[in-house]
Amino acid sequence: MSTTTDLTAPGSPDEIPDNVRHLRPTGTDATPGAAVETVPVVLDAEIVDEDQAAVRPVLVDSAEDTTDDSDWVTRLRHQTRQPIVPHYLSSVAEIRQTARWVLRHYAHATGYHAARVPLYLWRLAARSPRGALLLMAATGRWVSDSEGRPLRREMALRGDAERYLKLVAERNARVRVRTILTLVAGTVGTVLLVVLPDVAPGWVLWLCGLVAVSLLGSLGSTADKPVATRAVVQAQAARLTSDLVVKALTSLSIAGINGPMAKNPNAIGFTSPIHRDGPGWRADVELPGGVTAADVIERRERLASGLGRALGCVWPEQAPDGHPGQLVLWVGDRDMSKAKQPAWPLAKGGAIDLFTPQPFGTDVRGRWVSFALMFLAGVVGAIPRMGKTFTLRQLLLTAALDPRAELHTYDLKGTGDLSPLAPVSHRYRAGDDPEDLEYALADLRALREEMRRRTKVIRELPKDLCPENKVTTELASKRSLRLHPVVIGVDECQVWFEHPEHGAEIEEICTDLVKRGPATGIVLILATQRPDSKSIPTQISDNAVLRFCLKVTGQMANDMVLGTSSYRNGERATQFSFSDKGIGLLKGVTDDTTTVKGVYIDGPGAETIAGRARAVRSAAGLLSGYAAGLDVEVDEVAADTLLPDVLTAMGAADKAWSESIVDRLAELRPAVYGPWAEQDGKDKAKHLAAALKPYGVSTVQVWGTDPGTGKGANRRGVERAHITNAITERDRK
Ligand SMILES: Nc1ncnc2c1ncn2[C@@H]1O[C@H](COP(=O)(O)OP(=O)(O)OP(=O)(O)O)[C@@H](O)[C@H]1O
Repeated sequence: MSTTTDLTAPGSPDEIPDNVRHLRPTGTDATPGAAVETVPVVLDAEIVDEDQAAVRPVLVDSAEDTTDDSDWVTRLRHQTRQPIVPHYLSSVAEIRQTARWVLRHYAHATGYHAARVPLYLWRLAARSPRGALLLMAATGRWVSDSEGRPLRREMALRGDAERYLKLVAERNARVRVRTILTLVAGTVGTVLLVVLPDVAPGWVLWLCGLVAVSLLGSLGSTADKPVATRAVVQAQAARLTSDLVVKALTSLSIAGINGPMAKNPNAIGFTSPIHRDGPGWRADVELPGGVTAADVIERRERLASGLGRALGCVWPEQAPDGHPGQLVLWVGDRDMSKAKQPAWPLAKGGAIDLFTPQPFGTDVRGRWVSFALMFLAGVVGAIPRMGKTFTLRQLLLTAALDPRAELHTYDLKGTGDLSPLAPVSHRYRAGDDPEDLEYALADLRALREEMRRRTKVIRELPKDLCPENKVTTELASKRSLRLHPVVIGVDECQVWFEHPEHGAEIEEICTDLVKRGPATGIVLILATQRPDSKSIPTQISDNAVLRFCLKVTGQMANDMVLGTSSYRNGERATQFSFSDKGIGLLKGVTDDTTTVKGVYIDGPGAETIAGRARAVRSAAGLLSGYAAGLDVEVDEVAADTLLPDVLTAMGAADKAWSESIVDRLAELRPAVYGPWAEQDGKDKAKHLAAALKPYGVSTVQVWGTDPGTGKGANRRGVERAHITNAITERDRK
C-alpha cells in the first residue's frame, strides 16, 4: 500500500517527521559542510504495494526554495523520470513472463491446498471439540459481562458506592438481555437440530455440519498451528530503509562520510526513494562530496554487516550514468551465491546462431545477461577455484551449439576439465607436455595463416555481400567461403605465454588473433588463474573486448582482466568473497559493467550438452578434425607452415641445397624439424623432397659450395620461386 503521510506542510528540519530523508537531486555538488539544497521525501513509509510496484512518493519543495526560474528548469532537467509503465509490463516478453509467473504461482497454490483438503478436514474435526469449549467459555463470559468485572472491583475497593451501584445496575440489565438472547439462540438451535434432519435434504445437513466443524475447528486452532500450511514459503527479508542504509554507511569508518554526518544528519542523500527492484531493494545514494562509490564497494563486507544481511545479498555499484559519488545499493532478498538460478535456456533445445546474443549468466536481480560471442576476444581471470574453467567451458559449450563453429580447445592445466568438449572440437589438447605445446603452436600458426586468408577473402567480397568488411552470419553459412566462426578457448593460458622457447611466438600470434581475428570470425578466449602481464601479455589484455573477472585479490590482477583504471573507477572484483563461485564482473559486452553469475554446468551436464551439439554437427556433416577422428600429428600440422619456414630458412638466396635448408629449419623449430636434421645429407634432402611434394614443389639440382670442404658441387636443392608460387597457389585455393 502506498503511503498516506501528509508532507505538504513545509517546516524546519526539526519538524520533519522521522520517516523523511532529504532527497538530493542527481548531480548536486555536495561539498562537506556546504548547504545542500535538498527535497524531503518519504523513504521509510511503506511505498510498495503487494505486487511490489514502486509508488511515487509525495515530494515536497524545500521551505527555503526561493530559486529563480532557470534553477528550477535546471533542477527539472536533472531529475530522472521514473518509467510510466512498471518494469514488469514494459515489454511483451516481460508481460508474458509476469503472467506466466502469476499463473504458475496460483496454480501451484491451488494444487497444493487441493491435495491437502482431507488433511485440513481432519484437523478441523479434531480441533472442533476444543473450539466448542472455547466458544462456550466465551459465551459464558459474554453473558456474565465479565469484561466489566475489574471496573466494578475497582469501584468497590475505592469505596465509591454510587458508581459501584450504577455499574452493578448496568451489569444486571446487560446480563438479563444477554441471557434472554442466549436462551432464544439455544432454543432455536435445539429445535433446528431436532427438526432439520426430518425436513432438510441430506446435502444441507452435511453442509451445515461442515460449516459448524470448520468454524469450531478454526476456533480450536492456535496461531502457531494453522489449519492450512503455506503453499509458498517466502524468504524473510526485512525492508531496506534509509535509516538502515545511513547507519550502515556510517559504520564503514569512512572519514568523508562520518565527518559531514556529524555536522549534518542529511549529508547522505538519496536521489530517488528506496524501492523494490526485482527480488530486492534498491537505494540510489548520493554520498557526501569527496567519497566515491568505489570507497563503499571496497568495504562491501562491512556494509553487509552494517545492514545485517548476508554478504551475497549486498551489491553496491557505481551508478551507471552518475558521477563517482553516486552509489546504487541493491540488497537482494536472497544470497546470490545460494539463490536458485533459472535453468540455462541453452541447456535444452537445438542449434543456435553465435552472431546473436546468447544467455551467459544472471545478474544480481536474477535476469539473464546475454551477448553475442562473435567479433570479440575475451579474457577470464580469477584466483583458483572460483569458477574460471566452468566459465570458459560454458562459453565453449555455447560455441559448440552453433554447428558451424570450429572449436580449438586447449586445457593447459591438463586435468580434463574441458574434455566434454573434445567430441565437438576441431583441435583438442589437454596438458602442457612439449608435444602438446608443439601441437598448439602449429595450430596457432595455421590459424594465423587462416586469418590472413580470411582477410583476403573478405576484402575481395562484393560490398553488398560484406558491407562492414567483416563476417556476417550469412557469409559464415556459405561453406565455399570457409568463413565459419572459429572459437579458440585456452585454460591456464599463462603456460603458453611463459614458455621459454615458444612464449614469444605464441604471444605474437595471439596478439594478432586478438586484434584482427574478431572481424574475420576468429574468437580467442583466454582464461588464467594468475592475471598479470606475464600470464596475459598487456597487448592482448588491452585488446580484449569480453572481460569476465571472478574473485581476484589485488588491484593489479583486477585491472589486468577488467582494463586499466577499472579498480579506481569502482569496478572491483576484489569485493567478491570465496563463496561467490561463478560470480564475476562482466565488462565490454553489455552497456555497463555488471555483476553476473555464470551457469553451473557440471561435467556430466557439459557432456550431455556437448553430445547434443555433436549430434547436430554430425547430422549437418560438420564434424571435423579431432572430433571426426581426423586429428593431425604435430608433423602434419607443421606441414601447414612448411612453405613459409623453407622461405625463412633460405634467407635471401634464390636457390639452396636441401640439406642446408633442413639444418636451418631444425634451428628454427627444433621440436618439429630437429629429427630431420639428425639424418645424413642425402636423407635430409629426401625428407624435404617428400614433405614438399604435396605442395607440388619438386627439388632440383643446385650448384653450391660445401662449407666443410670449400669445394663446389651439384646437389638436390630448392628454388625460391617454386616455393613462392606454391604459397600463392595455396592461398588462391
Ligand atoms: N556458476 C557457478 N555456480 C556455482 N558454482 C560454481 C560455478 N562455477 C564454478 N563453481 C564452483 O566452483 C568450483 C571451481 O570452479 P573451477 O574449476 O571452474 O575453478 P577454477 O577457477 O578454474 O579453478 P582452478 O584455477 O583450480 O582451475 C567448481 O567445482 C564449482 O563447484
